[in-house]
Amino acid sequence: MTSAPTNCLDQPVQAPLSRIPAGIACLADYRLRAQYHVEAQAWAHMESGADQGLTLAHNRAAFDGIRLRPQPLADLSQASIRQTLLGQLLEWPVMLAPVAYQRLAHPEGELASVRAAMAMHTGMMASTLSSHTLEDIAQAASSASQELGRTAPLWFQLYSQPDPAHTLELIERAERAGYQALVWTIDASIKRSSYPLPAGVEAANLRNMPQHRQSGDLMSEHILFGTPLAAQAPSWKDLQWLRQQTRLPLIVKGILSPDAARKAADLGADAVVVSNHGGRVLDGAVAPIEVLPELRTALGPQFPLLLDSGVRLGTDVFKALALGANAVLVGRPQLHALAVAGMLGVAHMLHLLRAELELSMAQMGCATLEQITPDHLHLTLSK
Ligand SMILES: Cc1cc2nc3c(=O)[nH]c(=O)nc-3n(C[C@H](O)[C@H](O)[C@H](O)COP(=O)(O)O)c2cc1C
Repeated sequence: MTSAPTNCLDQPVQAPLSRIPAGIACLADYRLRAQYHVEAQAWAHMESGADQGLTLAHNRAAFDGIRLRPQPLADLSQASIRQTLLGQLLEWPVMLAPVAYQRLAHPEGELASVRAAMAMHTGMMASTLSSHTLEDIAQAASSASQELGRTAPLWFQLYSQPDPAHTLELIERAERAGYQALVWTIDASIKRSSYPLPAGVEAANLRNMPQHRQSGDLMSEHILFGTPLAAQAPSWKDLQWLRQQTRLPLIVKGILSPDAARKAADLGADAVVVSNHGGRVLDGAVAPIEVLPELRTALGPQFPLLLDSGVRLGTDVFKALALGANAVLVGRPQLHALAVAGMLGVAHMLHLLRAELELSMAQMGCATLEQITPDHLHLTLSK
């Protein structure tokens, strides 16, 4: 007899709800609730940071160290948080970050997330490592858009494959399926291997595409250096190559230094995501929010800059915009909400975040995104 899967509290995993539960008032509430709905190992995989979790914690501390200076009595009668980014309409400055294997959180996985994203006018980046195919995700987005009369940008997050022909195949599939931009993630091609996926969860886009894995063999000649994983890891040459392969806007995700940001722009990137991958790859890495001002200065006022890692509150979104981001992404919160209540949960999570953002803008006296400036902040970031 196989025993029922247990959650991180050593209780049987609870089935997802088909309604929004009472008592959820913010994203942190979804996280608390989600623990009951996710199998223990999957939960550890989602929540973990690299090594000691220093960067994971620092991502939050860096946001919390910034204080706001409210500005009373602004005229909010024409207030709006819309913008055009890379020629695409963003109804509000938040997108769903690419998050792999969403079936770990809910049987409908990415299909539920993308429906929620369309319902809430929120852009979404579908991961190369999604547990539904990129075609099925695009189809779910398009049906939801037609049904609801609402739409939002749908972008494809690309991981370079060991064989460039397979990378090209992914790009062509994404273009055919109607994705409107490519997000090339550069910070996670070399990281500790993740945990073995449970039955029924796979990288649906990569069927028949071989992957390099780091060897755990103590006696092998090479650990990382000297292995195919290191030899074939993406480099700046791949950015030049990618630029020639697609006409879609090309966004580089996982940049934390002004030099790298400038280089990406020089080689043809249309936008950059300032990110440390939610603290999952290099422990000790800086928090994106603390380096954002340097990157904005390096790239100039017009270059599209997005940010993620640690965004949990409307005021975090505000702080990121004040320091130079055009928009932000949320990663783990979509898994939390998905685990609790599937599509409804993700839609509700986005609604809560948007409400918090609008409230904070009202308090801060900003009726438009352009009015949000560093003058609204009191910086006390710890050194
Ligand atoms: C479980 C998990 C899976 C992820 N998978 C991907 C991925 O496939 N591709 C990618 O570019 N980033 C991936 N990320 C990183 C997110 O896109 C994003 O950078 C990060 O989650 C932001 O931090 P946050 O979780 O604090 O919001 C993943 C993050 C998590 C937590």
